Amino acid sequence: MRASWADAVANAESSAGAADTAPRRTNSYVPPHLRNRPQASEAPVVGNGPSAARLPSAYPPQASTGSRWGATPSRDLGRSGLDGGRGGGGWNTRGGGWDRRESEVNPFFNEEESSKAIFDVQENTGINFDAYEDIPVETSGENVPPPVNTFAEIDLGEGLNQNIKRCKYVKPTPVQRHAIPISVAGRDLMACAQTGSGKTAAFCFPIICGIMRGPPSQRQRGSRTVFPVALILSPTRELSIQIHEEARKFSYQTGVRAVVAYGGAPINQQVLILFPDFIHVFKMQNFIGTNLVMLRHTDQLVCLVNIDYNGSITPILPLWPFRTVRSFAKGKREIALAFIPIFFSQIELRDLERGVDILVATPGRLVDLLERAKVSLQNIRYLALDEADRMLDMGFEPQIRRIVEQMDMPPPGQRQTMLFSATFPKAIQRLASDFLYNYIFLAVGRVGSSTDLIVQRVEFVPDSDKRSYLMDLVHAEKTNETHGKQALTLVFVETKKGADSLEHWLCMNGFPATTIHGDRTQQEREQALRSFKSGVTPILVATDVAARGLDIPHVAHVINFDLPNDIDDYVHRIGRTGRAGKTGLATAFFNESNISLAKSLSELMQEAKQEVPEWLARYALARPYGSGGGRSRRGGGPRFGGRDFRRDSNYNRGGGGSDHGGYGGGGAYGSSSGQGGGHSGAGFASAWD
Ligand SMILES: Nc1ncnc2c1ncn2[C@@H]1O[C@H](COP(=O)(O)OP(=O)(O)OP(=O)(O)O)[C@@H](O)[C@H]1O
Repeated sequence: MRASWADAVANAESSAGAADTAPRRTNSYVPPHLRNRPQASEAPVVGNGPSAARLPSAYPPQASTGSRWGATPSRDLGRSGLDGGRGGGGWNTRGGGWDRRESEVNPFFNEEESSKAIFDVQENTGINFDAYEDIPVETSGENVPPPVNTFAEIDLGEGLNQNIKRCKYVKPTPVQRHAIPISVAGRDLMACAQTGSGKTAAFCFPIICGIMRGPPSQRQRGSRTVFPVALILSPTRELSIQIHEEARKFSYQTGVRAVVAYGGAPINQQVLILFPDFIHVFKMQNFIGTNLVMLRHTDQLVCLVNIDYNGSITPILPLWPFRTVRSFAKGKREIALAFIPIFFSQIELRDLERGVDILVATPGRLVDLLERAKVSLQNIRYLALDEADRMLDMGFEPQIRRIVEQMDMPPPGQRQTMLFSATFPKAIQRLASDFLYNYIFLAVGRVGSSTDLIVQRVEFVPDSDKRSYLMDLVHAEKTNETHGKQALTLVFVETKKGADSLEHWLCMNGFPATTIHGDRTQQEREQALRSFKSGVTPILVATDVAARGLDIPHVAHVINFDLPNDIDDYVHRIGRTGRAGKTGLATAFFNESNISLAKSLSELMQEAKQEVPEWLARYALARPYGSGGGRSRRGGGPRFGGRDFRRDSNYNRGGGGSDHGGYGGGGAYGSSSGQGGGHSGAGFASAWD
């Protein structure tokens, strides 16, 4: 018997019986601005209760008519169910409503479960706000909207406010206090704020709120192209996945739908990811030249299936009895899903075709989707670049320009653009200004380092001694426990080969370690991250692919086994610890090969009130700035993270300006406690003016 993906789920649903007691709803499209309307005929479902959490399936049965995006006119016209046609019925009672059968998976559920299991006690994810009291803030640009002290001061909408509570965010972090009102007011923004300070929410909240308030998404009937309203770009797959997970939490039951698209390995190497935490343990293996696929669960063969490229499957040899699968899959719906292999790219496309308001993507993958006309950017109202300086440096700039300037995205002024990073070199600011319209520059001090949240140590270690030094550190870390689990250590190395070799050596010496770098398959990368996060392998050896953005709780120690060439990369790497107001430790192994970094590293440490070893200070004096790029692209001088390049005299004279001499120099800081957003008239006034 040949079973389609949709059939298999539908069958499973019917066999699940009482598991889904929710009434069937009509399959009508509901535009975001109307998705919060309560349904007259149904009582609202409480979203964060345990029953609500277990109810949903993210892979609803698909109607045989195919895509909701216009394959069948009647579906596209499903909004007749909104106003007249169905007399108030047909609405998703939860305020969501992309698809009547799309019961939204509770994004808070797995996290709570797994975090309890791993760390026994649910940690308070809240930020230690004491650490942020006197944080310096600079804003510049015209008519800067004032900052807020609470989320309640901004009308973010009921659904989003609920989710903020579910996230246990009691009050906004400094970057959120300033950035959210600016973005909600519709202004373009370039924001520079320290690592781990909540930038993701700072750009997600205004986007979600804007979509909820805004006009309904435009769709073109008969086309499988999707038209997201917001695009969030980030440099790595892992970061895109993380941002998507955050966006899903923030938009839960708001009716705003976020989808992630990121590049992957060749099709026969790709992981079968159906749901986070249910299926990720499965591996697919193609027999070359056939459509036969083995499903594996932790190296045990589960079943053999035939799969065609439409996603239809024929189970050939179920090797595990149903009951066994059931016991690990924890629930009836998951069992069904466990037997539904779909190639990753197809999952992604199907997910897209079910509709998307917010598309989170890596640039390469997006270019691919644009070229294949799977996605159109013509309806984009919000563009956010996370790690924007990285996105605009030499590696990514051509792709970003292609996406933003050469496709069908509305130009600056007709869309809202938000750029965020912990570092913003002036050269990159200059490039970035091409994408912005009359923007506000916001710089929030680098709390993580300047308030000693991250203790920074630098050791002089010749290459030949690095391993034995590392051994000492990881030995010491073994006794450092959080809720009975060993604290996590992240070790940065320069090369992929070096990462593999160090991981192997650590394991051989009795230290469970894993590795993440660009030569690993996507499946291996994600598995490595999971294994690290869960504490199964409390040491992660990584290249710079893990340097930016990743928010991994309980990382107690970041070790720069090999220092990066650029001080900004160092800032991002050490920022994997000491996040959200928690403390952390960063140790760097320095030797002659890092001399070009001496000056900027010692300045950074001084600025963060860290103890600078005498030998490092001497190197710094001897080599003001090395030729090898150690010199920060931000320029010299002790000051926090960034400064608006428009404030340079060269900019106003129309000159190119210098990349150097940037963040040093004068100016008193505004203070977050002092309503530091300068309200100025014309020109680039700021809290410093
Ligand atoms: N208002 C808030 N209250 C409590 N916790 C918060 C708040 N905002 C964000 N957080 C938490 O702070 C942590 C860091 O946030 P996030 O990952 O957005 O930092 P970031 O500034 O983007 O860091 P990076 O520069 O490394 O990318 C996350 O775990 C997030 O859930």
